[in-house]
Amino acid sequence: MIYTVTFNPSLDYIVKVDSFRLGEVNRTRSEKILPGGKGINVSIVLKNLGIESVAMGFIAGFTGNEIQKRLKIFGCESDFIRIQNGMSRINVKLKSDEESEINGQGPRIGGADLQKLFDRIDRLREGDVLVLAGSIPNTLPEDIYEKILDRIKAKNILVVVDATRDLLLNVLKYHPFLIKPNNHELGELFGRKLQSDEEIIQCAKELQTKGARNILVSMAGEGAILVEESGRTHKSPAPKGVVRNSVGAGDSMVAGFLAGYLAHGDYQEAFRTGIAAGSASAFSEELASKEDILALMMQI
Ligand SMILES: Nc1ncnc2c1ncn2[C@@H]1O[C@H](COP(=O)(O)OP(=O)(O)OP(=O)(O)O)[C@@H](O)[C@H]1O
Ligand SMILES: O=P(O)(O)OC[C@@]1(O)O[C@H](CO)[C@@H](O)[C@@H]1O
Repeated sequence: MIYTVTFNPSLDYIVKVDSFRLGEVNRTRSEKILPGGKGINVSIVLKNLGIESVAMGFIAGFTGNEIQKRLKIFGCESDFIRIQNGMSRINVKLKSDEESEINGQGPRIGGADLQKLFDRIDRLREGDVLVLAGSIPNTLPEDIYEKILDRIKAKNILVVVDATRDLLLNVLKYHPFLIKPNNHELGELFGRKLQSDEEIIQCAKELQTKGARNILVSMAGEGAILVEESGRTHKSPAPKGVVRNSVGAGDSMVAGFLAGYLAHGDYQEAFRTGIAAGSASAFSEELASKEDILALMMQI
C-alpha cells in the first residue's frame, strides 16, 4: 500500500482576480476550494490514475472535516489523526497578473497526537511506499521526518520525500528512493542560484553522495531533470499548454513518477509520467485527470 503523510493539510482557496490592487477592495472573477497539502495532492492524483493510497496526517476543526469529506468525494482513503483544538489551515492562492500564496500555520500538534502518527507508521510493512510531503507546523520538532524514517529503516519501504531545506537535507542519510526539489529549492540547499543544467545536475549528484537515490528536479514551465541512482541523467522540456492552475503541479509530478515506476519498474517511463502529470495539473483548474495525463504523455 502507498501511504502519504501531510503534516499540515489545508483547504486551498483559489481565487482569480483581474488586476489585483493592494490596499483596495478587489472582487473575484472565480473562486474554488480544494483539499490541499502536498501528500494529499499526491493521493488525489494517484487515485485519478487508478492507484489506491491512504492519506495520513493531522486534521482539526470544521476545515479538517471538509478536507476529509472532499477527499472522500474524490474516492481517496484517509486515516487522519483528529486534533481536538484549533483548525486545519486555509491556504490562499491568489491568481492575478502574478501568482501569490498565503499559507496558514495550522493547528498545534501535541505529543500524544504525534505518538498516534508513530503508531500508524509502525504498522507499515515490507513493500509499502511512504510519501512524506510538505512543511511541518512550527510547533513540531524540526527532526520529525528523521524520527519517522528512523522507525522504518529496518523495513524495505520505498520512501519519497518532498520537502525543503533542513527537513530534506536531514533525511538523506536514510537513502530515500526519491526526492523532488524544484530548481530554486535545490539552489537554496547550496546557497546559490542555479543557472544551468550542468549546475543542477552537479548539485543533484552532490545530494546523492549524501544518500538520496533518485533526484527529480522540477523546473516549472522549463520541464525537469532526473538524476537516476545509477548516475544516468534525463532531461525533458515541459509539454506546451495554457496554464490554468499550477498549484500541486509538483505533487502531481511525484504521483506520476511513482505510478510510472510502480507499473514499469523503469525510470525513463516514471520520468515521462511524472512530467505529463505535473503539466496536466498545471493546465487544469483542478489536479490532473488520467485522460489529460495520457494525452500529454504522447508529447513527451
Ligand atoms: N507553466 C508550466 N507549463 C508546463 N508545465 C508545467 C508548468 N508548471 C509546472 N509544470 C509541470 O509540473 C512540473 C512541476 O512543476 P514545478 O516545478 O512548478 O513544481 P513545484 O515547484 O514543486 O510546484 P508546487 O509546489 O506548486 O506543487 C514541471 O516539471 C512541469 O512538468
Ligand atoms: O505549506 P506547505 O506544506 O509547504 O505547502 C502547502 C501547499 O501550498 O502545497 C500544495 C501544493 O504543492 C498546496 O495544496 C498547499 O496549499
